Amino acid sequence: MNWAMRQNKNQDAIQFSRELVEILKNSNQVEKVILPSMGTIHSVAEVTKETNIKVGAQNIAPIEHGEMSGEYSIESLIDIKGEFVEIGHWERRLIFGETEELINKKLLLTLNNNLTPILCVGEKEKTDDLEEVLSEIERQLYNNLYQVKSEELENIVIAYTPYWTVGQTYASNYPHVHEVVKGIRSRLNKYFNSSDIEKLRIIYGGSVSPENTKLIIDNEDIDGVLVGRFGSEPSRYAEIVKIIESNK
Ligand SMILES: O=C[C@H](O)COP(=O)(O)O
Repeated sequence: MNWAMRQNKNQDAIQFSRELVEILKNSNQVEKVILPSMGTIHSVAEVTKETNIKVGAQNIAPIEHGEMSGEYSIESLIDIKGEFVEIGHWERRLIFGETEELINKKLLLTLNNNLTPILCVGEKEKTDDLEEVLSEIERQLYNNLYQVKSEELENIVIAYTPYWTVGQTYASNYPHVHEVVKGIRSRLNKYFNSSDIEKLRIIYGGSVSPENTKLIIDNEDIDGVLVGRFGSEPSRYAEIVKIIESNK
Protein backbone atom coordinates (compact mmCIF):
# COMPACT_ATOMS: atom_id res chain seq x y z
CA MET A 1 0.00 0.00 0.00
CA ASN A 2 1.48 3.27 -1.14
CA TRP A 3 0.44 6.31 0.91
CA ALA A 4 2.22 8.67 -1.50
CA MET A 5 2.19 11.96 0.48
CA ARG A 6 -1.42 11.78 1.62
CA GLN A 7 -0.93 10.97 5.32
CA ASN A 8 1.92 12.99 6.81
CA LYS A 9 1.28 13.38 10.53
CA ASN A 10 2.85 10.88 12.88
CA GLN A 11 -0.19 10.50 15.12
CA ASP A 12 -2.44 9.71 12.13
CA ALA A 13 0.12 7.27 10.75
CA ILE A 14 0.49 5.53 14.12
CA GLN A 15 -3.27 5.24 14.57
CA PHE A 16 -3.73 3.89 11.04
CA SER A 17 -0.96 1.32 11.48
CA ARG A 18 -2.25 0.17 14.87
CA GLU A 19 -5.72 -0.37 13.45
CA LEU A 20 -4.29 -2.27 10.52
CA VAL A 21 -2.14 -4.50 12.74
CA GLU A 22 -5.19 -5.32 14.84
CA ILE A 23 -7.51 -6.06 11.90
CA LEU A 24 -4.93 -8.18 10.09
CA LYS A 25 -3.34 -9.94 13.07
CA ASN A 26 -4.60 -13.36 11.91
CA SER A 27 -3.87 -12.84 8.24
CA ASN A 28 -0.78 -14.85 7.41
CA GLN A 29 -1.22 -16.03 3.84
CA VAL A 30 -0.67 -12.74 2.00
CA GLU A 31 2.42 -10.54 2.20
CA LYS A 32 1.43 -7.02 3.25
CA VAL A 33 3.68 -3.99 2.84
CA ILE A 34 3.04 -0.37 3.80
CA LEU A 35 4.95 2.36 1.98
CA PRO A 36 4.24 5.29 4.34
CA SER A 37 4.86 8.93 3.53
CA MET A 38 8.57 9.46 4.08
CA GLY A 39 8.16 11.63 7.19
CA THR A 40 6.13 8.97 9.00
CA ILE A 41 8.04 5.87 7.98
CA HIS A 42 9.93 5.61 11.26
CA SER A 43 6.72 5.76 13.34
CA VAL A 44 4.98 3.18 11.16
CA ALA A 45 7.98 0.84 11.40
CA GLU A 46 7.81 1.08 15.21
CA VAL A 47 4.15 0.03 15.22
CA THR A 48 4.54 -2.79 12.69
CA LYS A 49 7.75 -4.33 14.01
CA GLU A 50 7.26 -7.97 14.99
CA THR A 51 3.87 -8.03 13.25
CA ASN A 52 2.89 -9.59 9.92
CA ILE A 53 2.99 -6.19 8.17
CA LYS A 54 6.20 -5.06 6.48
CA VAL A 55 7.45 -1.57 5.73
CA GLY A 56 9.13 -0.06 2.70
CA ALA A 57 10.22 3.32 1.36
CA GLN A 58 8.63 5.09 -1.60
CA ASN A 59 12.06 6.14 -2.81
CA ILE A 60 15.74 6.01 -1.92
CA ALA A 61 18.84 7.89 -3.00
CA PRO A 62 20.99 6.11 -5.62
CA ILE A 63 23.94 5.90 -3.19
CA GLU A 64 24.14 4.72 0.40
CA HIS A 65 25.55 7.89 1.95
CA GLY A 66 27.33 11.10 1.10
CA GLU A 67 26.55 14.32 -0.70
CA MET A 68 22.88 13.86 -1.52
CA SER A 69 21.01 16.69 0.24
CA GLY A 70 17.32 16.13 0.77
CA GLU A 71 17.37 12.45 -0.10
CA TYR A 72 16.44 9.34 1.90
CA SER A 73 19.22 6.79 2.40
CA ILE A 74 18.79 3.05 2.19
CA GLU A 75 20.90 2.98 5.36
CA SER A 76 18.05 4.70 7.22
CA LEU A 77 15.58 2.20 5.83
CA ILE A 78 17.72 -0.76 6.88
CA ASP A 79 18.13 0.85 10.30
CA ILE A 80 14.36 0.71 10.88
CA LYS A 81 14.19 -2.81 9.39
CA GLY A 82 12.40 -1.73 6.23
CA GLU A 83 12.41 -4.45 3.60
CA PHE A 84 11.01 -2.94 0.39
CA VAL A 85 11.79 0.04 -1.85
CA GLU A 86 9.38 1.40 -4.42
CA ILE A 87 11.37 2.52 -7.45
CA GLY A 88 10.36 4.36 -10.60
CA HIS A 89 6.82 5.36 -9.63
CA TRP A 90 5.29 7.65 -12.24
CA GLU A 91 5.46 10.58 -9.83
CA ARG A 92 9.21 10.04 -9.52
CA ARG A 93 9.62 9.65 -13.28
CA LEU A 94 7.48 12.63 -14.29
CA ILE A 95 7.66 15.18 -11.48
CA PHE A 96 11.25 14.53 -10.44
CA GLY A 97 12.56 13.59 -13.87
CA GLU A 98 14.05 10.26 -12.84
CA THR A 99 15.82 8.64 -15.77
CA GLU A 100 15.98 4.94 -16.60
CA GLU A 101 19.66 5.00 -15.59
CA LEU A 102 18.90 6.51 -12.17
CA ILE A 103 16.11 3.99 -11.60
CA ASN A 104 18.54 1.20 -12.50
CA LYS A 105 21.09 2.49 -9.96
CA LYS A 106 18.47 2.54 -7.21
CA LEU A 107 17.33 -0.94 -8.12
CA LEU A 108 20.86 -2.38 -8.04
CA LEU A 109 21.56 -0.64 -4.74
CA THR A 110 18.39 -2.15 -3.27
CA LEU A 111 19.27 -5.67 -4.43
CA ASN A 112 22.86 -5.34 -3.25
CA ASN A 113 21.54 -4.49 0.23
CA ASN A 114 19.23 -7.54 0.21
CA LEU A 115 16.06 -5.48 0.16
CA THR A 116 13.23 -6.00 -2.32
CA PRO A 117 12.66 -3.43 -5.06
CA ILE A 118 9.10 -2.80 -6.22
CA LEU A 119 9.83 -1.56 -9.72
CA CYS A 120 6.97 0.42 -11.31
CA VAL A 121 6.62 0.24 -15.08
CA GLY A 122 3.80 0.84 -17.52
CA GLU A 123 2.52 2.76 -20.49
CA LYS A 124 1.75 6.46 -20.24
CA GLU A 125 -1.21 6.74 -22.59
CA LYS A 126 -4.24 4.53 -22.83
CA THR A 127 -4.18 2.41 -25.98
CA ASP A 128 -5.64 -0.89 -27.19
CA ASP A 129 -2.40 -1.64 -29.04
CA LEU A 130 -0.88 -4.39 -26.88
CA GLU A 131 2.29 -4.47 -28.96
CA GLU A 132 2.88 -0.77 -28.29
CA VAL A 133 2.28 -1.22 -24.55
CA LEU A 134 4.63 -4.20 -24.27
CA SER A 135 7.34 -2.51 -26.33
CA GLU A 136 7.30 0.49 -24.00
CA ILE A 137 7.42 -1.74 -20.92
CA GLU A 138 10.20 -3.86 -22.43
CA ARG A 139 12.20 -0.68 -23.02
CA GLN A 140 11.76 0.33 -19.36
CA LEU A 141 12.64 -3.16 -18.12
CA TYR A 142 15.67 -3.47 -20.39
CA ASN A 143 17.08 -0.27 -18.89
CA ASN A 144 15.85 -0.61 -15.31
CA LEU A 145 17.02 -4.23 -14.95
CA TYR A 146 20.41 -3.65 -16.57
CA GLN A 147 23.07 -5.85 -14.88
CA VAL A 148 20.47 -7.73 -12.84
CA LYS A 149 21.30 -11.44 -12.72
CA SER A 150 18.65 -13.93 -13.72
CA GLU A 151 18.64 -15.56 -10.29
CA GLU A 152 17.96 -12.16 -8.68
CA LEU A 153 14.51 -11.96 -10.30
CA GLU A 154 12.99 -13.84 -7.40
CA ASN A 155 13.92 -10.90 -5.16
CA ILE A 156 12.15 -8.34 -7.36
CA VAL A 157 8.53 -7.21 -7.56
CA ILE A 158 7.37 -5.54 -10.76
CA ALA A 159 4.37 -3.27 -10.35
CA TYR A 160 2.58 -2.86 -13.66
CA THR A 161 1.21 0.64 -13.08
CA PRO A 162 -0.11 2.29 -16.26
CA TYR A 163 0.00 6.06 -15.83
CA TRP A 164 -3.50 6.57 -17.20
CA THR A 165 -4.99 4.55 -14.30
CA VAL A 166 -3.13 6.28 -11.45
CA GLY A 167 -5.32 8.62 -9.41
CA GLN A 168 -8.39 7.86 -11.53
CA THR A 169 -11.86 6.58 -10.74
CA TYR A 170 -11.42 3.25 -12.48
CA ALA A 171 -8.58 0.75 -12.79
CA SER A 172 -7.51 -0.65 -16.14
CA ASN A 173 -9.90 -3.30 -17.42
CA TYR A 174 -8.76 -6.67 -16.13
CA PRO A 175 -8.30 -8.50 -19.48
CA HIS A 176 -5.79 -5.78 -20.43
CA VAL A 177 -3.95 -6.22 -17.12
CA HIS A 178 -3.78 -9.98 -17.60
CA GLU A 179 -2.53 -9.71 -21.19
CA VAL A 180 0.15 -7.21 -20.20
CA VAL A 181 1.36 -9.21 -17.21
CA LYS A 182 1.60 -12.35 -19.33
CA GLY A 183 3.36 -10.31 -22.03
CA ILE A 184 5.90 -8.98 -19.50
CA ARG A 185 6.91 -12.51 -18.54
CA SER A 186 7.15 -13.47 -22.18
CA ARG A 187 9.29 -10.44 -23.15
CA LEU A 188 11.67 -11.10 -20.26
CA ASN A 189 12.44 -14.50 -21.79
CA LYS A 190 14.86 -12.73 -24.11
CA TYR A 191 17.01 -11.66 -21.18
CA PHE A 192 16.48 -14.12 -18.32
CA ASN A 193 15.95 -17.84 -17.63
CA SER A 194 12.36 -18.95 -17.74
CA SER A 195 12.62 -20.75 -14.39
CA ASP A 196 13.73 -17.45 -12.80
CA ILE A 197 10.97 -15.47 -14.55
CA GLU A 198 8.42 -17.78 -12.94
CA LYS A 199 9.70 -16.70 -9.54
CA LEU A 200 9.40 -12.97 -10.35
CA ARG A 201 6.39 -11.38 -8.69
CA ILE A 202 4.25 -9.08 -10.84
CA ILE A 203 1.51 -6.97 -9.28
CA TYR A 204 -0.89 -4.38 -10.67
CA GLY A 205 -1.31 -0.78 -9.44
CA GLY A 206 -3.67 2.03 -10.48
CA SER A 207 -7.04 2.74 -8.80
CA VAL A 208 -7.15 -0.66 -7.10
CA SER A 209 -10.13 -1.00 -4.72
CA PRO A 210 -12.02 -3.70 -2.85
CA GLU A 211 -14.55 -3.54 -5.68
CA ASN A 212 -12.12 -4.44 -8.49
CA THR A 213 -9.44 -6.53 -6.72
CA LYS A 214 -11.06 -9.90 -7.33
CA LEU A 215 -11.27 -9.41 -11.09
CA ILE A 216 -7.71 -8.08 -11.29
CA ILE A 217 -6.05 -10.88 -9.37
CA ASP A 218 -8.08 -13.71 -10.87
CA ASN A 219 -5.24 -14.79 -13.15
CA GLU A 220 -2.28 -17.11 -12.65
CA ASP A 221 0.32 -14.59 -13.91
CA ILE A 222 -0.53 -11.88 -11.38
CA ASP A 223 0.73 -12.02 -7.82
CA GLY A 224 -0.94 -9.10 -6.05
CA VAL A 225 -1.86 -5.42 -6.13
CA LEU A 226 -0.29 -2.06 -5.35
CA VAL A 227 -2.99 -0.21 -3.43
CA GLY A 228 -3.21 3.59 -3.36
CA ARG A 229 -6.06 5.94 -2.41
CA PHE A 230 -8.78 3.32 -2.20
CA GLY A 231 -6.94 1.53 0.62
CA SER A 232 -6.71 4.69 2.69
CA GLU A 233 -8.97 3.27 5.41
CA PRO A 234 -7.63 0.30 7.37
CA SER A 235 -10.91 -1.59 6.87
CA ARG A 236 -10.79 -1.08 3.06
CA TYR A 237 -7.20 -2.24 2.88
CA ALA A 238 -8.05 -5.27 5.04
CA GLU A 239 -10.93 -6.04 2.68
CA ILE A 240 -8.49 -6.14 -0.25
CA VAL A 241 -6.14 -8.45 1.68
CA LYS A 242 -9.02 -10.82 2.45
CA ILE A 243 -10.14 -10.90 -1.17
CA ILE A 244 -6.61 -11.89 -2.21
CA GLU A 245 -6.39 -14.49 0.54
CA SER A 246 -9.58 -16.16 -0.58
CA ASN A 247 -8.52 -16.09 -4.22
CA LYS A 248 -5.03 -17.60 -3.94
O1 LIG B 1 1.28 3.48 -5.88
C1 LIG B 1 0.10 3.44 -6.18
C2 LIG B 1 -0.33 4.11 -7.38
O2 LIG B 1 0.12 5.42 -7.33
C3 LIG B 1 -1.79 4.02 -7.60
O3 LIG B 1 -2.48 4.93 -6.79
P1 LIG B 1 -4.07 4.97 -6.83
O4 LIG B 1 -4.56 3.60 -6.47
O5 LIG B 1 -4.44 5.98 -5.82
O6 LIG B 1 -4.48 5.33 -8.23
